[in-house]
Amino acid sequence: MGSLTHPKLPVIDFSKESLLSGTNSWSSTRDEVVRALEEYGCFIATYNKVSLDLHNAIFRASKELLDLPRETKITNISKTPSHGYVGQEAVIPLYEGLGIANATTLEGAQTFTNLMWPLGNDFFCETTLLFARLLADLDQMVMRMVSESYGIEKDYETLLGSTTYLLRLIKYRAPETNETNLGIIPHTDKSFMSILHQRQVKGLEIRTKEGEWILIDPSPSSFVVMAGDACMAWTNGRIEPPNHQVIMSGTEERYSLGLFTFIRDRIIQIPKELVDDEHPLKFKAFDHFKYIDYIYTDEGKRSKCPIKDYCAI
Ligand SMILES: O=C(O)CCC(=O)C(=O)O
Ligand SMILES: [Fe+2]
Repeated sequence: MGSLTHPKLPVIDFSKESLLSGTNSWSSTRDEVVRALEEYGCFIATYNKVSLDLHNAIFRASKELLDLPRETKITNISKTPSHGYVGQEAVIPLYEGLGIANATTLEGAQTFTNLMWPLGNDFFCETTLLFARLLADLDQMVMRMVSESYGIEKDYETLLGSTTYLLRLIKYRAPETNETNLGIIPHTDKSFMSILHQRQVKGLEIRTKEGEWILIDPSPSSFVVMAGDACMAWTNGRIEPPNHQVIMSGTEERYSLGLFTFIRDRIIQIPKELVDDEHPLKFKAFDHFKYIDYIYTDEGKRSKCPIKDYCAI
């Protein structure tokens, strides 16, 4: 996989019509997915259910949102740290983003839309809802493959019933002279899984386990499927979330989107199938949203690996 000089992420095709559970095409894709996640913590999915029209529409919707006055955008407040409006932060001055909670539900999409546009914005509401739902389908296909491969389908079914999706719409402005070009600092996602999508301007870099940064090429049908911290604990350490960052270059602003999976109102138990003599239990059962709260405590902020400090054994 990849040459020594220029590592590349595995590209996995999710556009095949034949990708149905139980077929050969499903099981070979499943094996590729698990291999990629174990080796890189992520991969590129090509997924043409998101059409070029929808790709263009979602970024038009995103620009409409981020072009709203700041007074409006800051009303996107969330009880969960970093799930609402984030902008003009000292460490990441180029970054601005808003989060749509429960983005795959009509209620979630409408609540957010009405907050931003009290007179309504059907285009925004319909576009974000469709986009979030198609990416959630991709997420669930990937997770079904992972759980099938590990023999933990039952565990996944229970989590699936408690899954909630956050859609973040993000814009990075170009740096001014003498300003940092760091769009987002190196981090792992606090989600269970994340799916990232970007418009033509590059900037997203993902680190391999060997410590090399891979620059991700944008394409309308490419999506980065990435494990978050919660997935590492759930898989008893088999899948590790990759470090990633955004570095801005040039003078063009950059738009990106992320669909983040979280588990609400259910304690995440490490499946017993993943624990044996060779793989002793590494993580305690935990509550995903309590973990998010922990990250923003003084102790969590100081931690180099909060998921380990929070619930590793
Ligand atoms: O903008 C991107 O491509 C990545 C964003 C990201 O890593 C995040 O929001 O966690
Ligand atoms: Fe991230």
